[in-house]
Amino acid sequence: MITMKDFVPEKEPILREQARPVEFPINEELKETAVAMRQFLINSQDSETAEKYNLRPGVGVAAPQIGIDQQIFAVYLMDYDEEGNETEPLIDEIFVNPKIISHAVQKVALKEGEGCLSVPREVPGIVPRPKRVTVKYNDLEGNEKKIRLRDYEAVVVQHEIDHLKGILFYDHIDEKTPWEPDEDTTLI
Ligand SMILES: O=C(O)C[C@@H](Cc1ccccc1)[C@H](O)SCc1ccccc1
Ligand code: NI
Repeated sequence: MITMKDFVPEKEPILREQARPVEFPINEELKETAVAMRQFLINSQDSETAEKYNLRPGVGVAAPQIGIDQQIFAVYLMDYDEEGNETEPLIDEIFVNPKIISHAVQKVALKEGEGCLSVPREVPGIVPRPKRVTVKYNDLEGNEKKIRLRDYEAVVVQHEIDHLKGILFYDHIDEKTPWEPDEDTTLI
């Protein structure tokens, strides 16, 4: 199972490189790793398992974060009801060779800023990102998929796509005015 020791250090070069496209048919080992990445996210969101294995909670994980130079990431984002009980996943997907094919001009940013499983510290500031994105990708079987996302779901997927391009969330923070949204950015 994947635990925090599988995450490469923040300064590891792979986190600053463009990941390589996945070739189809995907080899079995990479497929198993992708499934293990998804399981890591599920484990990290289960308080007992997370505590037992000292996992930091995550809703997304990209292959370069665990030292694998391939364009693949998993997102497991659960929806909750008013009582805070899990209902069903908003996104439960493994994205292979993802590409943003269109995006809105308007931007959103999480008002509390972002974190990252590869960055074991707080980095203050908002991370403006397009409010809506359309992403084309393959699933593990090689099927072409297209998904339209907005707001928080768009933020998560863009954060992961950044990892495949060697970009970390704090690259987007304006160090002069870290908490000041531009006129085209809405805080969410
Ligand atoms: O490091 C990663 O790629 C996983 C990040 C993705 C992420 C960061 C900021 C905003 C949205 C997604 C982790 O999920 S950050 C920790 C976290 C955990 C639960 C909910 C939200 C963020
Ligand atoms: Ni991250």
